[in-house]
Amino acid sequence: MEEIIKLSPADGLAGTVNIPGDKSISHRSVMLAGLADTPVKVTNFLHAADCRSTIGCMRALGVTVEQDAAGVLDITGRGFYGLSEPYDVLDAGNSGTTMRLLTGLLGAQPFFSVMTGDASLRKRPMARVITPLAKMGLNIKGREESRYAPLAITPAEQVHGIEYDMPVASAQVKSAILLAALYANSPTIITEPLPSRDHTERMFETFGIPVKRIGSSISIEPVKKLTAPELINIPGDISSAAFWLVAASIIPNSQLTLVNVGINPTRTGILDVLKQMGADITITNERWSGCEPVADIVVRSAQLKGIAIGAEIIPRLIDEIPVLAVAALFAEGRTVVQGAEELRVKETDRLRAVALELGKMGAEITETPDGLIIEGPQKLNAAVCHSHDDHRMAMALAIAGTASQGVEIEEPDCVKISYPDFYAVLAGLRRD
Ligand SMILES: O=C(O)C1=C[C@@H](OP(=O)(O)O)[C@@H](O)[C@H](O)C1
Ligand SMILES: C=C(OP(=O)(O)O)C(=O)O
Repeated sequence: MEEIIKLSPADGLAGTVNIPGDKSISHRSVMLAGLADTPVKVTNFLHAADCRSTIGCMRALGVTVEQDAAGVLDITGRGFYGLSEPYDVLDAGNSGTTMRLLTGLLGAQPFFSVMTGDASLRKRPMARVITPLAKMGLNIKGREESRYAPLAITPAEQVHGIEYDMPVASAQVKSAILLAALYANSPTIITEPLPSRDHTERMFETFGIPVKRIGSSISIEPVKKLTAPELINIPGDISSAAFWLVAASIIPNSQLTLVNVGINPTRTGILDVLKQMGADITITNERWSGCEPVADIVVRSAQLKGIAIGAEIIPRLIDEIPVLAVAALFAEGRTVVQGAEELRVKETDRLRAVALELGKMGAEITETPDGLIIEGPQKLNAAVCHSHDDHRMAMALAIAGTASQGVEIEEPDCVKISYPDFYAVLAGLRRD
């Protein structure tokens, strides 16, 4: 792909978008199917770099993953106790989800493994998973006093269940603990400060593992085997749909139909916030895809207004803040984002990157320690911006430029991490 991509302003967006498979659920489908002893087919799997990292790691652990011409996966697991010691270092690439979830799974296995990732992932905090997993008896060591990957994992003498109050609302930490807890000798109870995405819990239910939820706590008992479904159909990723929700809202003369969007309530903060900002969003055709709710969404242009986005909703829209910042630039009045300090430890520091890169287009954005303050509406000018090699930054910048005077994005191909066809889809939706 190009070193730089140029996007020009659009007169409106129109059409239908089939939303690609959910990244979080795609990862979990391969991990759990890998522990099953009957084959599982996965449809609408997200064929993007992050999920390929998970496939690569699971293959290295002995799981067979085949893909047909239509992209359907056929996964033949090794059974609950059947994973084998990898011959080489496992590579999680750019994917925090792959590394953190697999840390929990690998720590409970009777073999040695080492996991690394790209330069961005090797800077992301890993103590948040190592600390609770160590309390469970797992042996995981990392670089700089176990703060960062590469991680070296040796077998645990015993895996104990724990009661753990999570200091950060993180589905990755929760899921790492839940995966290890399956192999423990006693139950595990996790309490979350705020509800984070619950795809692991739902996927556990799909594989016959009971999960109890009481208030903000989740408890599970250890198991001896999984009961796999024959088929998992992955819902579309609302975090990918978010770019079209914002784009159609802020570009006048737009109407888009987004087909097959996951509307799990732990992920729909973007819908709540955009509706509160005055977006014209209609949810239709609500249905179930296994244990996950899905719908089609129609979005039309609307004049947005600024709002306050507080800490309690952040986990429900954690990956959508870069594109929400773009929406705020087109909204009338002040938007304040608070309690979003987690954005500083994503693929890049997303609070800094949003202020810096949209700033190159003339946006005035105040970066605070835990959020952003944006007065709108603002006029943006054409500029050359950098993606910071972060897929969500590249896509947010693309929408900002398409909605204003155009943009050139350096290092644009990072969209392959979660939405490989993003630029092609955008080109096909333009009215001009
Ligand atoms: O569990 C998951 O699939 C994810 C959880 C979130 O991260 P945290 O758990 O770090 O909040 C999110 O930002 C990430 O894109 C995917
Ligand atoms: C933060 C993200 O993913 P991960 O943590 O899996 O790298 C993301 O997709 O925005």
